[in-house]
Amino acid sequence: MIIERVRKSVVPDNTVKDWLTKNIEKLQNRKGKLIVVSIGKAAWRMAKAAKEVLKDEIERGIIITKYGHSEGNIEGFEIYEAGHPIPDENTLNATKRALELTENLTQNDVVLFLVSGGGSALFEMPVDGISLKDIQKLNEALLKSGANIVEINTVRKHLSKVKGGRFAQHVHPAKVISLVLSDVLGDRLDSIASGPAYPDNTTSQQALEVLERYKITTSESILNALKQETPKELSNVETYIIGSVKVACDTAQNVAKELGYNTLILTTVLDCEAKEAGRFLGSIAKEIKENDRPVRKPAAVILGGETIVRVKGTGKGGRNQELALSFALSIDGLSDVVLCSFGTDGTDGPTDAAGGIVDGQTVQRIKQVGYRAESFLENNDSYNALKIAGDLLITGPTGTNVNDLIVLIVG
Ligand SMILES: Nc1ncnc2c1ncn2[C@@H]1O[C@H](COP(=O)(O)OP(=O)(O)O)[C@@H](O)[C@H]1O
Ligand SMILES: O=C(O)[C@@H](CO)OP(=O)(O)O
Ligand SMILES: [Mg+2]
Repeated sequence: MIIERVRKSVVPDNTVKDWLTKNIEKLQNRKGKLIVVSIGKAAWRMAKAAKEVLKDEIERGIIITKYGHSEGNIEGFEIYEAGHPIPDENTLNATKRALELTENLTQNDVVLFLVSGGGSALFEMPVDGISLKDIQKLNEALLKSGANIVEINTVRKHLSKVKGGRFAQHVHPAKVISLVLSDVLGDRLDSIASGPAYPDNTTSQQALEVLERYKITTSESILNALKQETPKELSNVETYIIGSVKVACDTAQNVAKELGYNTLILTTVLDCEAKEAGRFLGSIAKEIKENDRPVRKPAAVILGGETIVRVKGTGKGGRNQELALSFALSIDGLSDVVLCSFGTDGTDGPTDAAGGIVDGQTVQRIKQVGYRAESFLENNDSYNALKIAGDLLITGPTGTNVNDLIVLIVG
């Protein structure tokens, strides 16, 4: 129930339509062309919603989204699917096309830029001297390093012709109006999809420090490219956040209240290790069960955020699945305790699961078929552990992307 209502509250269909309907004159008052560029996991839904409101006002549009995330033609739009979380050839082709559609514009023209998470991998054009292979290798290393998304995008921004405000420079003197579905904690606009149309709050020096911190070796060409600074201010951009994990948590809380639970939103910026978060939430579940605090039973504790996993094992999984398995281990045997942890974009890690739903019998179900749940966790193999327990949550692409949501229920 919670998942369905949360999805509705942050899907682009509603959020984009609401904003455009309320601000339609901002777009209609322009004298020139209106071009729509939509990037990220939610790009198709955001563009569809914009088309439904703006209709023929739109001169032309382009969508660049993740494989399997587009849902058919949209009149006047070119649709491209490309690699995520690692950019690929299709990323470059689609980005080249987006740059063609938005070059030689005048100050009368407007680019409606629809941004959702996943945009960093999907909208990419490496700076001169850097190959796609260089970028792919660096992304692999960054994603496995345990660096958080702000650190990862600090590096990405300094190696790209479109990130860190450089797309806005390309579009200049036309205006860029960005509608953003935030999937970065604290809604840092220069990090969401690496902020193609937002002044970069990070520096080359910080990018070099990220590589040092996570001991990521790179080539001479990358180190030279990193030294080129990104724009720190832009005169032609307006940026609006139209959805975030805060909205998702508020919605989850409202649904839980309607269902008669005492609720508590613990945080919307959870960012510690997934394994530790799971274990900590195990202690919260026990405290509620035994002592009715920090909230009385029947309790629904809600968290939003994006934990991190330092992948060392050879297993398969994602942040949410790892958190859920770690939680299951810590509450093994407890009755009336359930935790659901999922990526709101519907994909958790390189798997087809959105996350997991576990309870006090999860570990038992794994033991019954002769396995030790702990060994799956040690091998970053949470997907297979939850699959055995029948506790994987599969939603398919949700059409939105506002970080991860965790709901803990203690009956
Ligand atoms: N086997 C694994 N177990 C746990 N987490 C993993 C595993 N493999 C990758 N991850 C984590 O999944 C993250 C990417 O998840 P994904 O859902 O694709 O990202 P996002 O939702 O942020 O786009 C990586 O940063 C990595 O930390
Ligand atoms: O594209 C990106 O830079 C990030 C953050 O917006 O999204 P994701 O973690 O889903 O790749
Ligand atoms: Mg994901």
